[in-house]
Amino acid sequence: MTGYSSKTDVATANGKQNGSGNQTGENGTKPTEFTPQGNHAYPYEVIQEIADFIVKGSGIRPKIGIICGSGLGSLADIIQNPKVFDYEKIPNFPVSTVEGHAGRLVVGTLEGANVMAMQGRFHFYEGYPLAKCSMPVRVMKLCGVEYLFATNAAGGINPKYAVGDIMLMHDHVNMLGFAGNSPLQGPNDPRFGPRFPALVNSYNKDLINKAIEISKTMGIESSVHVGVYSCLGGPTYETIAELKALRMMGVDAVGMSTVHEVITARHCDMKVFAFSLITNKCATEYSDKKDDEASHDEVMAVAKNRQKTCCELVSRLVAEIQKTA
Ligand SMILES: O=P(O)(O)O[C@@H]1C[C@H](O)[C@@H](CO)O1
Ligand code: HPA
Repeated sequence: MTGYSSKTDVATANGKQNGSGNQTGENGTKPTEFTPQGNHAYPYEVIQEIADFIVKGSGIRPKIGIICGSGLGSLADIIQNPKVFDYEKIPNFPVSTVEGHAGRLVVGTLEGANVMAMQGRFHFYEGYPLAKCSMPVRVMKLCGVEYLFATNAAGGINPKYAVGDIMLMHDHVNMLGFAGNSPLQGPNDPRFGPRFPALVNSYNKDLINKAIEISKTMGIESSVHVGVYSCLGGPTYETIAELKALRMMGVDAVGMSTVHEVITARHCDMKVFAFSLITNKCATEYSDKKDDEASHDEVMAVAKNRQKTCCELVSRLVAEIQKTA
């Protein structure tokens, strides 16, 4: 297995252990953890090993994979008959280091469908290469997942968006990609997908239309939009000049995740549905107002307030998929 070392995971520096103490291997130690060298993907065999661990451990082959955004961990709490895996106990899995990302994989059923949900995603700013951030999407694929639901907290740049609104993603601007960074960098393994995948039509139109119909039955259609998301590297929130530039590029909401997960999912031919919860309004004009400054506390508070609505949207969409299965 070239391109990897068994170095300690970067996240240990942030206080989460993956050295001695929290592990699962034969003698109580977590098996060797791979750290990509450069930005290369995990070998297929390592992904397969993780997927086997989850499928065997849960007794479930999930069809839908859910990634919970910041403060949206409750999307996994609604899963029935849950089997919960702490990331620290999954072989070769990174650990979550961000508040609002619990670091657990929950496998079970939702509206009769087999699902798995990540309560905690991995971000580039945590020090993980993009291939590592989106590695769990490949794990989902080898577990049997056909549909990826990716959710995030985002700042609203479109002036029509209000805090608490939901933006169904229909496209993205990949700023990390503009800078030459991709989760697919390095040798391509055709067992996952092609060297040069196309990304037009990445966001499944049927699922977007179903979600719009669902929002009408929920009576929330006036606060649901369809728009373009952009991922920046973080962890800083954006400057006014950056936000102005993003708006000029047609971006409606900005965050620090999701795009590399979507790229990885489309590469291996998963159907993708993604939405942003607008947790703060981004200022695009200079002012001295303190209110213009984004904060993670605000992000978490808004997500908490809107978690019930987000859960209902997700469950109803899962039910629609299950109906046509
Ligand atoms: O994981 P997501 O994209 O939902 O989290 C957003 C981006 C940063 O991680 C954090 C900033 O408040 O929220
Ligand atoms: N910018 C970037 N990421 C975010 C924001 C934001 O304003 N809000 C929540 N995540």
